[in-house]
Amino acid sequence: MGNNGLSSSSYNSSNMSIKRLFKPKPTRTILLVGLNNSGKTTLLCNLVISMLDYARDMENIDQVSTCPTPGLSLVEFQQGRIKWRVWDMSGQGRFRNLWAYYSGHVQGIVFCVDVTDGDRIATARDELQSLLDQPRVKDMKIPIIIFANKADLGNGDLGDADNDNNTSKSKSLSLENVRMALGVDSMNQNQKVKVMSSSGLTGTGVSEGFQWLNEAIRSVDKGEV
Ligand SMILES: Nc1nc2c(ncn2[C@@H]2O[C@H](COP(=O)(O)OP(=O)(O)OP(=O)(O)O)[C@@H](O)[C@H]2O)c(=O)[nH]1
Ligand SMILES: [Mg+2]
Repeated sequence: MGNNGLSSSSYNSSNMSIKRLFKPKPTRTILLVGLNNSGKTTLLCNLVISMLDYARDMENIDQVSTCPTPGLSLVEFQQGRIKWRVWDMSGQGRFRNLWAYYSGHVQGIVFCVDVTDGDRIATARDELQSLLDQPRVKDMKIPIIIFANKADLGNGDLGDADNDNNTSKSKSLSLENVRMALGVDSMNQNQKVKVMSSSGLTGTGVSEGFQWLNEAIRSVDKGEV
């Protein structure tokens, strides 16, 4: 017991909560990229909406409707103690050269692939590879989460097996197809890369993917990678 009447354990725990109160909130600056129409803006909007208190209680929230992102947009939001700053980039060909520039200013990358767009998976691989070849992305071991997105339309991991009206289902890529087509297994072993199924429309997998990215960034910051 100290002379102020506090036991050392209660003093320590209140001291720790005060420290925590004044600890700066970690900011995560992220690059959100992927070919046009892969669902980047949809997944980001739905992630932000899902965190709003009033939205959690609503059973039927209207579907997010997006239009192609003109160039880029910055979305900032708070999730627990983490402040996210997400650069939502256009995936249209004429804007993709912006990705390399912005990759020089972020701590993590979200790369979105449309599993129903097998025809452009080779283009997605080339764009991912040019991003990985950026010196800062390589040297700083910037972690990357790859969303195999629109999995609600897929025949694999999150697909709706009863939805026979879905013509894109038969052509869609499984998680393993996406891994192989993007050459994930031959990527730099020192860099944290994860491929996850997601549906930006329903929100499945998205929050988990951002949590993984947060942990991966923390490991890089601590020099554990
Ligand atoms: N079924 C399904 N449709 C999706 C999903 N995500 C996005 N979409 C649809 O795909 C279309 C394109 O979505 P966007 O989010 O605008 O795509 P984007 O990647 O931001 O496109 P750009 O801004 O042009 O690069 C929209 O019609 C969305 O409703 C998903 O997870 N499932
Ligand atoms: Mg967009």
